[in-house]
Amino acid sequence: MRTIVDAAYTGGNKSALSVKKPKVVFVLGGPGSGKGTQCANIVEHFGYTHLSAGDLLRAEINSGSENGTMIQNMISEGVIVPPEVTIKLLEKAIMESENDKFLIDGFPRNEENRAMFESVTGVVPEFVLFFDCSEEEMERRLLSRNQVAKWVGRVWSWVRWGNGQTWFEPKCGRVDDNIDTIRKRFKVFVDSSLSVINYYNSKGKVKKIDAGKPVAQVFEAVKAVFTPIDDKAAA
Ligand SMILES: Nc1ncnc2c1ncn2[C@@H]1O[C@H](COP(=O)(O)OP(=O)(O)OP(=O)(O)O)[C@@H](O)[C@H]1O
Ligand SMILES: Nc1ccn([C@H]2C[C@H](O)[C@@H](COP(=O)(O)O)O2)c(=O)n1
Repeated sequence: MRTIVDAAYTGGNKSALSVKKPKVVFVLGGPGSGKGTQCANIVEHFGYTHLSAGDLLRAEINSGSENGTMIQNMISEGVIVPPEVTIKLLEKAIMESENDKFLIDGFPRNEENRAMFESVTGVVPEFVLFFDCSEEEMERRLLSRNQVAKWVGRVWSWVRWGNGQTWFEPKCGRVDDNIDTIRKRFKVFVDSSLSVINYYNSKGKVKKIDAGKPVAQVFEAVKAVFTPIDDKAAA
């Protein structure tokens, strides 16, 4: 028997999300602006489920799915995966969760993502949390993220550095946290993702956060957005 979850990921005509009607907050911002870090804090304090589009895509690669190689190549180049792939993964994750409120982190990345998500699922976000941060700061954070992951991981192999030389060193962390791909991701953010933020801004749905400050200070600003709509605080 086909369940409602099957319908979500086998692409039935009507998305199962139009029945579940989840509450969705889109979390957007440049690469390394701190979306994942702050989502973890929001989950802990406000009971949302965090769905990172990038993490779902990376899990799809690791699952050995037929789309895995295509996704891997696109992520390594810092470009955006076709929306039907990402939307299917998001639908499945939402349907498999018992929660009804979700932070969708790193999606929609462009107008095509946005328009297809709204038309396929019928879900419109409650609001969009936008982490605003300078490229200099984001670059610093991303380069240091890979350094930490690399030395902690200790899986050694040949790695190609930005200058073309290869070295034997621990290979882990994110394949796209290298300076070449980081710059491409910044360009994709400016060329494609900012228009999504502008779209929701024109609908009065954007809550902009100064994300260049230390983590705790950024979270104070985030709390000020979520506390007034918190179910527990309202009860
Ligand atoms: N406010 C902050 N100040 C300094 N470092 C931070 C701050 N927020 C996050 N970081 C660090 O910066 C790195 C990137 O943060 P995070 O993974 O949360 O960003 P992201 O926006 O989710 O990135 P991506 O878009 O690449 O997934 C991490 O190493 C994290 O620990
Ligand atoms: N909606 C999305 C989200 C992510 N991707 C791809 C392209 C990104 O560079 C990569 C990593 O995402 P992050 O973890 O930094 O949010 O995943 C996409 O194609 N579409």
